[in-house]
Amino acid sequence: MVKAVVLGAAGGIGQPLSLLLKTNPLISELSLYDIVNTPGVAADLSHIATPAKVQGFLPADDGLKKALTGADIVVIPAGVPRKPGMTRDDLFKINAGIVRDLATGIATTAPKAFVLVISNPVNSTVPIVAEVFKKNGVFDPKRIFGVTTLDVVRASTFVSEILGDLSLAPSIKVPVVGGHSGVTIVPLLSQSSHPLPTSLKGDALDKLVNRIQFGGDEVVKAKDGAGSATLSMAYAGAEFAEKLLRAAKGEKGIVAPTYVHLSADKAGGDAIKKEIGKDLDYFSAPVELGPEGVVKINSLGKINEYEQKLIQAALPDLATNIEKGASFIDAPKL
Ligand SMILES: NC(=O)C1=CN([C@@H]2O[C@H](COP(=O)(O)OP(=O)(O)OC[C@H]3O[C@@H](n4cnc5c(N)ncnc54)[C@H](O)[C@@H]3O)[C@@H](O)[C@H]2O)C=CC1
Ligand SMILES: O=C([O-])CC(=O)C(=O)O
Repeated sequence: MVKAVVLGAAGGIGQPLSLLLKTNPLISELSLYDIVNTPGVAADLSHIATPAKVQGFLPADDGLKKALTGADIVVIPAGVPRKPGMTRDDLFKINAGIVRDLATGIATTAPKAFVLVISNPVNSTVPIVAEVFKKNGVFDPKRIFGVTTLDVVRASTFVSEILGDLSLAPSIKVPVVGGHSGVTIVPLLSQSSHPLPTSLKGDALDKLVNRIQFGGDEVVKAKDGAGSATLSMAYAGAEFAEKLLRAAKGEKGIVAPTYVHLSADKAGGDAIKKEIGKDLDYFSAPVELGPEGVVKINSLGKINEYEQKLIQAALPDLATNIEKGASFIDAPKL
């Protein structure tokens, strides 16, 4: 029996993500929480002929607590999205408080659940969740994940386009590490499962890297004020949740890049700090998943000089974003 909860379930990401989770046979119960519209979304999804029992909750009548009771996995896409001209960091003002309050609900009602943070800015909202958990004495870094899967999905797609064959997209694996905004998104294209043409260098390589780093902006611009990526994010979020649930059931060898507290695996985390040359608390790295969440934080692998420069360029923003999130919650230092 697996209970999944979506916080922000009536939104642009929340609805298609809830749909995909409803179709996941690993999930037996699905609770939808939002400040609006969840009764309708839940009633609609509940007619789909798959095993998960669906219920919708609103803030009234202790809805958050009811939604979270017994949760095994909680996905958080609650919060405002970008409009053209905004950075993800511009969302901090509104989303930090939303994520803090939802994290408080999880820490007090379902402290053992896996927490998957989608709300932006992910580089800062994950530290907010972690600090709330520390404050409540229930912090387990193995169970808190920043969802960076959309960057991985985009890298697969854009590389398949360069290779001229979109049918390859599902099998193309490119590790994307660092964080989830602009230059903190670092694709390690030299490790692509499908090598890029050797002719792809200079401006053409820069352009591909830039497209992966700023893929979110492409969607924000195209939606022209109506928000940011929702459908591709729902796909990515459901994919990461599925990996975690399969690993939780005991399937071995499942590895996915995700933004975690580097103490989740001390040895692996320390090795990452050495590889990047900086003592950061959080970094998105390839993580091996298991029944308790993080099993192992893998090395970044063989990185070329070009990628080492990308990593170095990511570090200042990442450090600032982490500090901004962590200091938003006044937690005792562990
Ligand atoms: N990690 C990633 O790769 C990505 C993250 N995002 C982020 O996901 C977030 C959501 O994006 P959209 O779904 O497009 O926005 P949206 O505005 O369509 O939906 C957000 C939902 O959150 C709900 N909400 C607001 N405050 C809440 C609270 N206190 N409790 C519960 N629900 C609450 C709203 O009612 C709304 O239904 C944004 O912060 C966006 O930047 C978006 C795309 C990719
Ligand atoms: O760009 C945004 O604001 C939403 C997002 O995180 C993405 O699409 O990667």
